[in-house]
Amino acid sequence: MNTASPPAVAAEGLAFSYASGGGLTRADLTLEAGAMAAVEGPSGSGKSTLLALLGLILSPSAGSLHITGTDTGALAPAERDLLRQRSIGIVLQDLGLLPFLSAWENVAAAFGPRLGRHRTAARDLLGDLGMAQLADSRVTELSGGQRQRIAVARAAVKQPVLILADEPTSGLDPKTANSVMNSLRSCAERGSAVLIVTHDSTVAGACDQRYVLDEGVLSTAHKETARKENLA
Ligand SMILES: Nc1ncnc2c1ncn2[C@@H]1O[C@H](COP(=O)(O)OP(=O)(O)OP(=O)(O)O)[C@@H](O)[C@H]1O
Repeated sequence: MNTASPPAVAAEGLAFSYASGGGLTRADLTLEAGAMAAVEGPSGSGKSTLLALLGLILSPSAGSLHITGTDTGALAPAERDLLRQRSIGIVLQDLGLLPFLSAWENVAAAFGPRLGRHRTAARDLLGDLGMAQLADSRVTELSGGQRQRIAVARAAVKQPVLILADEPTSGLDPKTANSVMNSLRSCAERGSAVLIVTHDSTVAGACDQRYVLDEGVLSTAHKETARKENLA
């Protein structure tokens, strides 16, 4: 009997075509719980499309996507929405934090409008991620790096199966970028699979798995290439 748990994410031959013809040609990807993976690739190679497919925002035109063993292609739209809400946390490039709320309220907002009910979960997570002192600050009082880490906490607070982060360190200095990566690593250690889209080879080098997207085709970055890049 096979008692191994299914991977957090298993995509096979995942593809999507926009009416214009662009999109994603093929992605094969397996992420176990607790793994951190990076996807690098030039502009227009399909990174946002891949994130939208893995985030159950777009439905693939071909291929399959399983989230902890659930075949997402077999779900009704309402079931997909529920799976997305329960299982996926997204850190968007523009963060989408609510400026009139405090840091903990932004994190609690991941659960819905009744922020007070999730005060403890939000404050505990900020503590676990080393941000207890920021919990009551308004978002407008925080630095770019601090806001980025609050956005990571908001994506992680429901302990999702998968966290998708779109360029989470862009525009940050190396030290601040490192603190954002540490927050994402903590989320992985709490059991989420984390997938990061990045243009930064240092960020990609800090991940356990490294993929490259080129003209819509996802492939594993060879260790030797990655090593040379990190030495350059
Ligand atoms: N909404 C859309 N309608 C039509 N074509 C699109 C749409 N979004 C993306 N594309 C096309 O699909 C391809 C992949 O785009 P995508 O945005 O996924 O790439 P990307 O790697 O995220 O790019 P960038 O790094 O510039 O954000 C491109 O050829 C793009 O022009």
